[in-house]
Amino acid sequence: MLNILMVGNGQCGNRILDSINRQAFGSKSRFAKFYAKQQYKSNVQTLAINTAVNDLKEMKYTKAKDRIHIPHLHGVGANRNVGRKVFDENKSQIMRNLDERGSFDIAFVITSASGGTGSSFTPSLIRELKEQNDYPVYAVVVLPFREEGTLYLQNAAFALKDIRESGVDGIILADNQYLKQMGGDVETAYDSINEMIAKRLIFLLDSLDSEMMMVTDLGDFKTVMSGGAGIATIGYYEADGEVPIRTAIQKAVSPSGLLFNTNVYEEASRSMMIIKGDKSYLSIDEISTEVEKLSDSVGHVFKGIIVRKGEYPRVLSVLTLESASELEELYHLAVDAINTEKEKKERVQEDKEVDKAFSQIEGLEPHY
Ligand SMILES: Nc1nc2c(ncn2[C@@H]2O[C@H](COP(=O)(O)OP(=O)(O)OP(=O)(O)O)[C@@H](O)[C@H]2O)c(=O)[nH]1
Repeated sequence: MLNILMVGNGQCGNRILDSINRQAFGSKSRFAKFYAKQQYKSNVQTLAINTAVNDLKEMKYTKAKDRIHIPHLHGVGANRNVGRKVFDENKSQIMRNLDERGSFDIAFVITSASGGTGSSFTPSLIRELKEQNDYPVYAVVVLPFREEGTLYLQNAAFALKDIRESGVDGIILADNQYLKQMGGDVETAYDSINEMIAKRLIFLLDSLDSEMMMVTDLGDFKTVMSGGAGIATIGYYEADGEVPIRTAIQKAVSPSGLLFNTNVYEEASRSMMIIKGDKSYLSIDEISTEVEKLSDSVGHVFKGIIVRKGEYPRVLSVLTLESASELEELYHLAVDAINTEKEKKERVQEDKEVDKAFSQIEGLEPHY
């Protein structure tokens, strides 16, 4: 049995963690957490951390003992410098809470790249975890909608760099911009995106702790994640009827299944493919042909097969990337955003028009 730690930082991280707990408790009832037992085979500990108490209160499926409020007004307002300082001031409380939860085999830290709290807590927390423990720590990072503005764009660029330099064992990317095809209003889109991410992570955890027909395990996952440029994403496909396994595998690496925009055949560096379903769907010939196709361009593909009686095929792919053109695009936009913010600040400092207006009443008193 694996001991797994999942931390969700900031609003986005908290909500994805809550979605994981909702799906793991196996009930849509908001009281599920009080009477239902988690369906994890592994020992999974979840912990939500936030500066905004309202974000924590909003969580419906995560136990109160698994939510830590770090008091700081109502969040840090997308300011990563403030976020870093608040983390440092509260580091011992956070690390003590984590220590009390025992030892782990693997940890995931989930956050948006662009807010203030999650994106600044995450690199610092990962650095602490890596210094104090020897288990692998992976970051699950959500990139912003590109139209959300300059502050979010510049945060995303710096946060990703900080996380990469934190000692993290790998970064799994999900991109709001790419996933906004889910449609609907923002809240509905968030819920759908969170559910997609949660479903993939739960499938992954379940597989790492499964008795498979052909085995992939934590060791293989570590090897996949250590490949490429330290950046990965996850693809998934779940059939809702009888679908040939070759189609299911293709869909799990196609744009509709991925969390981040990449051409797997051009950019992926290593892969792990987990295939689940009733024995009758699991044609070894079809699986071998598809996996071979992928390994021809990707290099190494670990494959695991889990037989689940009566279930339609489901396939999960973990892909590490050696290049990511979408990320380069994001950094182009971020550089523009940083320059815009810098110029604006300089203009305000140079432009004394407003000061001149105020200075006209200097030395005067109001008369009534
Ligand atoms: N997928 C997804 N993205 C979200 C969600 N909530 C916020 N975001 C995205 O996260 C970014 C903002 O970061 P938050 O996580 O809200 O910020 P925070 O870490 O709480 O930091 P502060 O609010 O600045 O203290 C934006 O790019 C949002 O689009 C969510 O539930 N799901």
